[in-house]
Amino acid sequence: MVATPLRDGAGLHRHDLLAVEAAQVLAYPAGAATTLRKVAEAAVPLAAAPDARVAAFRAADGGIEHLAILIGRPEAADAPLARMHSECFTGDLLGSLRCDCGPQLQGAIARMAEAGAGVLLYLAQEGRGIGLVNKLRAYALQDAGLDTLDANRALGWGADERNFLVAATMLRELGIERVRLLTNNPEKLRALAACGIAVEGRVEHAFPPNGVNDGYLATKATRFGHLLA
Ligand SMILES: Nc1nc2c(ncn2[C@@H]2O[C@H](COP(=O)(O)OP(=O)(O)OP(=O)(O)O)[C@@H](O)[C@H]2O)c(=O)[nH]1
Ligand SMILES: [Zn+2]
Repeated sequence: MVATPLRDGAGLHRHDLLAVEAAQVLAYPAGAATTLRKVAEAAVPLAAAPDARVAAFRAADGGIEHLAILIGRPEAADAPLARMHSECFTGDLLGSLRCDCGPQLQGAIARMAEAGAGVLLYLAQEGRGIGLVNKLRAYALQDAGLDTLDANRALGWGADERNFLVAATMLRELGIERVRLLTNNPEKLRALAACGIAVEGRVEHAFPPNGVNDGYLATKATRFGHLLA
């Protein structure tokens, strides 16, 4: 991104501030996504997938890092199982019952291990891209009666702020051009295909409601168009 020193303005010190065109700000997410490159890879044996490897990806500007969990050799498979999993501190790490992320994460790894190969992209897109702090604010609004979509909007965000060009670039860097995607979200299928990855099929990835996330899952089906039975 090209930034230029700000011209003199009321009370501003011209050498302290930079001015950036709005168009440059809007173009930044796509620009950063296409520069993602693998910067590290190591074996990380998992209980459910002893042959797993973790690869880390970083953009040219050194921004947010994303991870790929490689099970078996998905690079060598024809249209391997793939999952775009957006980071969820509460669900993935703490086992929160508010969402279905924990079962989806563990379930995807187990399924790939069973299939012999797969790639799970662990995307730094917490809270569907609004971040953990804003997700907690959205949870508070949901406790006051809004659903997950309206809570995002009440905070000034879109329903889903994720950019799946990140995932497409990572797959291409790994040499994976064709996948079978574990998801219930038709937008993920569309977005990945629009970024040039051949989506050869959808593998359903639904887990039963747990008594707390029932309303959240219902909203996914009714307002996000998720393919949940
Ligand atoms: N903003 C917001 N994000 C949430 C909420 N509940 C879960 N998330 C986030 O949603 C993301 C999980 O979405 P995904 O697992 O990719 O699921 P999905 O888009 O519903 O699609 P599939 O699981 O692939 O069917 C994680 O980043 C969670 O932190 C919520 O109420 N509000
Ligand atoms: Zn979650």
